[in-house]
Amino acid sequence: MRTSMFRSVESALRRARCFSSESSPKRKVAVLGAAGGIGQPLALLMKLNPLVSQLSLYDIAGTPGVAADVSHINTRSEVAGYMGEDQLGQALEGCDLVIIPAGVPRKPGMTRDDLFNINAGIVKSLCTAISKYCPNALVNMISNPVNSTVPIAAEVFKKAGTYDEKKLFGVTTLDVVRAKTFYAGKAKVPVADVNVPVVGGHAGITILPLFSQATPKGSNLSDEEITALTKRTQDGGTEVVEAKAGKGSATLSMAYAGAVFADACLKGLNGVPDIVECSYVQSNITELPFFASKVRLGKNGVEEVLGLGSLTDYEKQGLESLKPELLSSIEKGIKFANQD
Ligand SMILES: NC(=O)C1=CN([C@@H]2O[C@H](COP(=O)(O)OP(=O)(O)OC[C@H]3O[C@@H](n4cnc5c(N)ncnc54)[C@H](O)[C@@H]3O)[C@@H](O)[C@H]2O)C=CC1
Ligand SMILES: O=C([O-])CC(=O)C(=O)O
Repeated sequence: MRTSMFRSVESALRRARCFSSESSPKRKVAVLGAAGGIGQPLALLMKLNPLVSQLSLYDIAGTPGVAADVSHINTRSEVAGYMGEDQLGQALEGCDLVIIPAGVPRKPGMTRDDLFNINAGIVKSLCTAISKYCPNALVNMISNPVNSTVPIAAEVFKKAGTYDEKKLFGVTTLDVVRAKTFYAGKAKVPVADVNVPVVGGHAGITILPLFSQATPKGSNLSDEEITALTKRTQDGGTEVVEAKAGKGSATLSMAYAGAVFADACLKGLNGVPDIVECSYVQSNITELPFFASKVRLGKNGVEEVLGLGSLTDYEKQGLESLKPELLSSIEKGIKFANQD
C-alpha cells in the first residue's frame, strides 16, 4: 500500500518535471570560461536547470572534456563544447543568455583592480563577439573587476550599435549570498528565509550591504555587530582568496551565486512575475552611471531599477564613501574600451 502510494507520488513528480520542461520555452545559455574554476561547477548547475534547453560551453582550452562530462547528466538541455576563438561564433549563435566567468582570478595581496590589465582585454574581445553573434542576449558579467568590466561591455556594445542597457548585468549575487549567510548567523534566523539588499559595486568598500533592510528581524544587532557584518561582507572575497593561499578565489560559492542569478534572468525572460535580484546595472538612482541595487527582471531583461529605500546614517555614510572609488573604476573601464 505504502509502496504503491510512493510510486504514484514519484510518477506524478516525474510528470510535473516533464511538463515544466516541455512547457517552458527553449533557451540557449552560453558559459564563456566554462573550463575554469567557476565555469565548471556553473556548467554543472546550469545543466541541472530545467529552463535551459541548450547549454553552450566555451573556453580557450579544456571544453571538450567538460562538455562530454556534463552532457551525460540526464536533464533537459543538450550540451555542446566549443574551444578556441574560431568556435566562439558557433558557441554564441542564438543565445538568450551569456554568462562570462572568463579571466584570471586574484592571488593573496591583490585587489580586483589588479586583474584589470588582463581581464579588460578578454572581456572586450568576448563582448565584441557577443555583439556580432547574439546581440539580443542578456549578458551576466562575472569577470573582475566587475566595477570596470560592465562599463567596458557597455562601451563595446555601444560602438557596435547593439547596446541595450536592459540586457547587461554585473553579477553581484555572491555579495548577497554572503550577506544573507553572515546575517542569519548573527541574527539567529533561518538562513533560507533571509533577504538582504547589497548595493553599490563589487569590490571592497563599494560593496554596501543594507542590513537595516534585512528580513526577517531576529535578535537586535548592535552598531558594532552591524559594522563587523558589513566589513565581513565587503571582505568576503579576500577571506576566500587568503584561505585558498594562491590557488585562486571563490569558485563554488560563485558558481552557486551565478546559477541563482542566471535562473532569475531566465524566469524574467519567460514572463514569471516579481523576479527581483540585486545587480550592477546602468542606473540613475544615484549620480553614478552604473550602480548595483535591486532590479526587477522581465521579458526584456531589466524591467525596473528599484531605489535604495531608507538608509541609516551609517549606510548613508557608506554610500558617500564608495562613490569616488566606484566612479573611478567606471571611468577606467570606459577609457579602456575607447582607446585604440
Ligand atoms: N563577480 C563575482 O562575484 C566573482 C568574480 N570572479 C571572477 O571570475 C573570473 C574567473 O575566475 P575563476 O573561474 O576562478 O578563474 P579560472 O582561472 O579558474 O578560470 C578562468 C577561465 O577563463 C578562461 N579564459 C581565459 N581567457 C579566455 C577567453 N579569452 N575566452 C574564454 N575563456 C577564457 C581560462 O581558460 C579559464 O578556464 C575572475 O576574473 C574572478 O576574479 C570570481 C569570484 C566572484
Ligand atoms: O575576491 C575575488 O577576487 C573574487 C570575487 O569577486 C569574490 O569572491 O567576491
